[in-house]
Amino acid sequence: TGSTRPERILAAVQRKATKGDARSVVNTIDQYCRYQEWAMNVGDEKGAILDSIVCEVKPSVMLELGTYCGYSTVRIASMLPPNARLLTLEFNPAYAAVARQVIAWAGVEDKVVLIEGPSGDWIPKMKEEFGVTSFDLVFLDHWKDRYLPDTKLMEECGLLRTGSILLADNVICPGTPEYLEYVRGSPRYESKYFRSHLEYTRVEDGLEKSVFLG
Ligand SMILES: O=C(NCc1cccc(CNc2ccc3[nH]ncc3c2)c1)c1cc(-c2ccc(F)cc2)cc(O)c1O
Ligand SMILES: [Mg+2]
Repeated sequence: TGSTRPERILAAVQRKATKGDARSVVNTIDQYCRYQEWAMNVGDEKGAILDSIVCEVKPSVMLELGTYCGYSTVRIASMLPPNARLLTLEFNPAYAAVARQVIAWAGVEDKVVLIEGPSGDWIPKMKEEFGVTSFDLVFLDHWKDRYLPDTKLMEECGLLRTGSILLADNVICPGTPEYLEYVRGSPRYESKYFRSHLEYTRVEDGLEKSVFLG
């Protein structure tokens, strides 16, 4: 029973990244996934766009759907002020187990709440379980066919306020056609596409930033 890809990523972080240094964790994962084995992190190119939007929005309460190994979790948390909170949702227990250790190695665990389970179950419980009023920024990076139903669910649960921002990964590759059609066609959203590339490749991909207008 060999190791899994997330476990090999964690091993690289624990071997090469400086404990407590979030940027070195991010750089180590990018190096490993560019030169050793590809993995579905948002990556350095799209990550720079993510950074600029987190910096612009300065969210107090943020939600990430799809933690995976915690690469974007660490990237985002390293940009947040001390009192801000990043809630991140991961369905796959093996991914969550690796992510917890990557988040701890980076020293950002105080800003992060990692929740295990499916988005459909947890989104309706966010207010009562985590005292969330609404999200300032949501990063969607989980199953691509869940982007649209979960966006509608967040609307219905009153988790989006005027000005809340949705930032969606992979809107070209693997693609999220129904979600794109919805946010681009709805009068309740102001949408903008940030062209980039699929992590660690020359394949086109991009992020869609959508402002909820209420
Ligand atoms: O599919 C993707 N990511 C999502 C994903 C995928 C698998 C498992 C999980 C399990 N985590 C999970 C599930 C359901 C959940 N509900 N709530 C939380 C939650 C969490 C999540 C993806 C694929 C590619 C890609 C692959 C191949 C290729 F050729 C090109 C591109 C690139 C990406 O950047 C991607 O993000
Ligand atoms: Mg992605």
